[in-house]
Amino acid sequence: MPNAHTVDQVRAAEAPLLAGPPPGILMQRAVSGLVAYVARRLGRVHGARIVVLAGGGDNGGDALWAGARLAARGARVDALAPGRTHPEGSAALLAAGGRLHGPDPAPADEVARALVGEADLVLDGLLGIGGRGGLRPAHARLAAFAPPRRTVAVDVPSGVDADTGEVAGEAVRASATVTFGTHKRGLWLMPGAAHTGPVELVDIGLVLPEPDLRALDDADVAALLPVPGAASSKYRRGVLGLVAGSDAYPGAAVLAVGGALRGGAGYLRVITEGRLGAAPGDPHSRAADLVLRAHPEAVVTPIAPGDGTAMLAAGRVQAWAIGPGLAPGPPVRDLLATLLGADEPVVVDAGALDPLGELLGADPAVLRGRSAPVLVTPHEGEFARLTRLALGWDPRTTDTELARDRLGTVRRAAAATGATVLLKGARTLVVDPAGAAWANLTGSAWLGSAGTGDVLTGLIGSLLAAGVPATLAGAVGAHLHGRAAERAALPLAASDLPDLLPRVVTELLDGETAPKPGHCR
Ligand SMILES: NC(=O)C1=CN([C@@H]2O[C@H](COP(=O)(O)OP(=O)(O)OC[C@H]3O[C@@H](n4cnc5c(N)ncnc54)[C@H](O)[C@@H]3O)[C@@H](O)[C@H]2O)[C@@H](O)CC1
Ligand SMILES: [K+]
Repeated sequence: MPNAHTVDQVRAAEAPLLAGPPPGILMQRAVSGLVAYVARRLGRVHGARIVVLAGGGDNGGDALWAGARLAARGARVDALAPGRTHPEGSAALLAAGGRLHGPDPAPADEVARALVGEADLVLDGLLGIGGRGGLRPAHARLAAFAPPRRTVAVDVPSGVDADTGEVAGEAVRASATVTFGTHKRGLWLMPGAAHTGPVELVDIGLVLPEPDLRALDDADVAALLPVPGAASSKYRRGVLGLVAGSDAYPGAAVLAVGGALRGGAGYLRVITEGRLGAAPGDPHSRAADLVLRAHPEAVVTPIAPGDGTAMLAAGRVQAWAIGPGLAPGPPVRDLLATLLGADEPVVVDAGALDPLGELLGADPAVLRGRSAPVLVTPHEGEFARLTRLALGWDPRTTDTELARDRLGTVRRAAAATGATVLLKGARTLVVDPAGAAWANLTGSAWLGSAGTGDVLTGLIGSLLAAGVPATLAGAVGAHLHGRAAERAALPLAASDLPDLLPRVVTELLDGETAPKPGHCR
């Protein structure tokens, strides 16, 4: 399971190793990992051209030492320094035949541009976990020269806050990041996560505490997937009640059902909103018609808007999901209030998010009395509205807060509402009210299109109904959803995702660490 730690946790774990002999052992371990990565990536070190961007701290030391080892293997290495440099690192580089440009005089723009232009690889060692605030001008000037496709960030892309992922001003964009000891939180958090490229972890022997942020890998997800056993039946596998789709937005219900059918629940009750005054079982709900045409295995009950009694009369369920294809308003608020009054886990999305915000605004303790969790799945815009309605946050500053400290902001929202918050976006975050947090490392930017969230809601609801705990259901759902997107033909459409999920699940279950389908658990 990949883990991420705070800078303070990393510093504390380094301290005992820095205190003992031999001196510099941690840096030499880090450098060995970095050089191994560079050699693997270049294929041939001899004759390669490397530029090192060397800040004044140990991050610059790592990059200079790596430059020295690469120079000793026949690479041509030029270091560009915006200020003083790590003494031993720069001495090692010079001794190995590398060259140092700056700090006095500062390397001229033409020199820097020419060296970087010819470089096979640029090592960004301007700043690591010691960086504070936006890059100073001399550092920012060099960072701007780093070519994203040929730059490898050492530990952290310079200009990205290692703790929060904040990017204040200029920051290096890397094609890969080689990080030491553990993932730093900021590598997984937007906007910094967009600067890292794939992250390679080098073990330097740190003994680390409980992580502050976790992620699931394929093996973790395979182990968490609900898999039917010999004694399973459709009811025992879990029943999901999915409240989705209206005459105005029938398609969202089809997408959510598509996701729900792939999440592991054995039985799916779909409740769609029909026309005002429609009787239970009214065959003229557009959403019901569309769902049944696309997914005959769903059992669909059309209800009149806001008719909670008819919704519950659809039958017993182990979990609810509500919101896709519903227009926010008093009828949806009534349905949601009915669900919150019952004690099954609930996923709240799309058209049910504003109503939840209103219910929380009227009674901040509305979720506290429940023993079953509530999971909300907003994107950024919905998050700003939800926190305005529920907590009185100023929506004009929510974007800024998310960019400054995404994890901290979501943690505050989860703690204050009592809901588990899944904030969608590049690097979806799932945070429970006690602060336990998961970052999703799968997916692609192609997921940013209408309807993909509806598939996710159905999928997560189905995992919940099948017995996966809420926070993990969110994290597993986001992982599967992202993997499906990675396999999609481009450009991706939301309705492609349900058909891609079986391949993803089959691959995961075929993995060595995963139980086989049908295996009794
Ligand atoms: N502590 C250790 O033993 C190890 C540290 N390692 C490396 O050391 C790094 C941390 O080293 P440091 O603590 O020296 O910190 P950094 O090298 O990240 O940065 C410290 C230097 O940057 C300057 N600085 C801070 N903010 C700045 C800004 N916004 N603009 C420009 N300059 C700024 C500081 O004045 C200081 O000179 C890690 O990221 C990692 O790369 C690795 O070698 C592994 C072992
Ligand atoms: K760096």
